[in-house]
Amino acid sequence: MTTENHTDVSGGTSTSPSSSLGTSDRDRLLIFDTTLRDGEQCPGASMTFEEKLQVAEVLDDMGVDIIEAGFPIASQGDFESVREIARRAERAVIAGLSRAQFNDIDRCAEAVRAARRPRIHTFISTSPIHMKHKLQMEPEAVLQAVVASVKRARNHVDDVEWSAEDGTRTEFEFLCRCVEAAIGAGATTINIPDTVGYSTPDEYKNLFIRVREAVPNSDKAVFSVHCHDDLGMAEANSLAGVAGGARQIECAVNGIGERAGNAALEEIVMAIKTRNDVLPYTIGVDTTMLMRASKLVAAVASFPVQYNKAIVGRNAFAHESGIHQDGMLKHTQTYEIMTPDSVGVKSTSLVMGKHSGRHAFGEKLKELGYDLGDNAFQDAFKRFKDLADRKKHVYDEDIEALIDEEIGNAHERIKVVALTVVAGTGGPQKATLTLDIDGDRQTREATGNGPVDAIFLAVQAMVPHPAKLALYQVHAVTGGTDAQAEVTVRLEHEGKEYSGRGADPDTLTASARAYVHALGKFLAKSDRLHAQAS
Ligand SMILES: CC(=O)SCCNC(=O)CCNC(=O)[C@H](O)C(C)(C)COP(=O)(O)OP(=O)(O)OC[C@H]1O[C@@H](n2cnc3c(N)ncnc32)[C@H](O)[C@@H]1OP(=O)(O)O
Ligand SMILES: CC(C)C(=O)C(=O)O
Ligand SMILES: [Mg+2]
Repeated sequence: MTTENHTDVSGGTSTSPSSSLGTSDRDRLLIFDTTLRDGEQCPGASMTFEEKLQVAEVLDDMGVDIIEAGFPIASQGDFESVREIARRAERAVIAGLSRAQFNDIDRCAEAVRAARRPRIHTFISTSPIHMKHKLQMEPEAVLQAVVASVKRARNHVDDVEWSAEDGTRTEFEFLCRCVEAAIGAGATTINIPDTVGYSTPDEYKNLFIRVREAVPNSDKAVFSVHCHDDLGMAEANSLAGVAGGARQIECAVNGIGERAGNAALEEIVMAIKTRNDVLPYTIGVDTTMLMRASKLVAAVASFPVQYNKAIVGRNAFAHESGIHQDGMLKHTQTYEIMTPDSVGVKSTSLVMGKHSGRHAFGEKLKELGYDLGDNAFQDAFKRFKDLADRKKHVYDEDIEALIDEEIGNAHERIKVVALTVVAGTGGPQKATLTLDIDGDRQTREATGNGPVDAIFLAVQAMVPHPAKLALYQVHAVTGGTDAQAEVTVRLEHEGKEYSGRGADPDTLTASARAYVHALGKFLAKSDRLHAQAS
């Protein structure tokens, strides 16, 4: 069986990425995705057979070089999903994981056999702590297992990856002996994982440089990084390993994986794309599919993406602070180093909130179709800020409600100035209301059958009128307990209806505004009729 060779296995000798600017085959990095294997190992992220096929299809379309589809010995389900992914994959190498045991390796071979480009990935721990306590094997026995397992795998396929589990905590001499033995036995890829996320970038980079220099046959294999994020350095360590000569990066979509996770595929890929000046490598991944892959993995693994996650987090292309929004409106590169469409996000979003300024607010009004004069704009902006101080999320609908009310109020004869309500189970409910009626301020107190009744009676006391309440309706403009309430009041008199609206996070204030809004319309109509009659 032969396997296409997609990279020069020499992996380059440069220890400084910027010293080999320009791209060549040597600089081609292989992206090895382990979402379906290491990713699935994180608690709660198990995926069904169908879900795994969906994820694999997206990864294959996206141009990932190697898909580690699972651990076939783990279960019948894992075996079947690896086998089906192997059958369906059009471009990617399909790898399965196996311990250094013949039955694992044979099962893995059976699962990946149908792939156009199959790979067996076999591993064993090489660190003193793992060998002594976990494997309970002497180092020499581990070394023999390395040779035997790689040879067994090579009997099945030409493409064999060997990993030194807990490689970064392995004694250097022993690591080199294992690597040399694995390559001698036929391994074509050598992975030195930072299994417990313990390494630092300089240390990891130097490890690759030193191993590649010390191992005589190191030029016969591609070296690979596999980093965990226990100290939050998985991506930095991966790129450092590449600077040390590794040419395959193992990573997972959304960074899922054991404990704190693996290096995030989207972060690695976008770092290389965005900082190609200092990371001069080529990759085959279509970055515009990153968001799609992220959403799919988050959904099927039931593993939500944190809001501030790089590249695919909800806030990665969102700006709320006024100074940033102003900068973004003037030139997007002031605060964005990548375009949203380069990762498959539709557009940047300017989120309206208490940190927003006039530039962004004006832009939002334009987008919503409003064209306010200067004074009205300043009033609206002030009310928006007041609202944003009281409300966590200010949605477009909130702004629309606020402006519509502002426009409505410009023609109002009666305005709500202040309202205090005493409500609760004790009763009677009492409202103290101050209204501005044609420029004259009046205050009344009223008790009623409930706080809304008390408010309406207080209005009635200040502005006696014959209209009857025909409708009182409340709805939340948006979700959450701090949502704005939008109240509609309809008054009826002699077959004619007068409706008013009020919006406020306080339902009772919104109710008072809605009532006087409707009443104002009724009074305006009555005045007009009166004037016509006399
Ligand atoms: C760093 C990593 O991500 S490694 C991959 C981790 N992933 C997983 O473990 C997920 C899938 N695992 C499984 O389904 C199961 O653990 C299986 C099927 C692999 C093994 O199950 P069991 O036979 O019941 O063994 P169990 O999981 O309890 O213990 C692991 C055994 O494998 C041995 N082992 C661990 N790694 C290796 C290895 N690379 N090569 C050989 N043996 C190994 C352990 O020493 C232990 O052996 P023991 O039973 O003689 O003490
Ligand atoms: C199996 C190996 C590659 C692994 O996942 C690790 O060491 O973290
Ligand atoms: Mg791992």
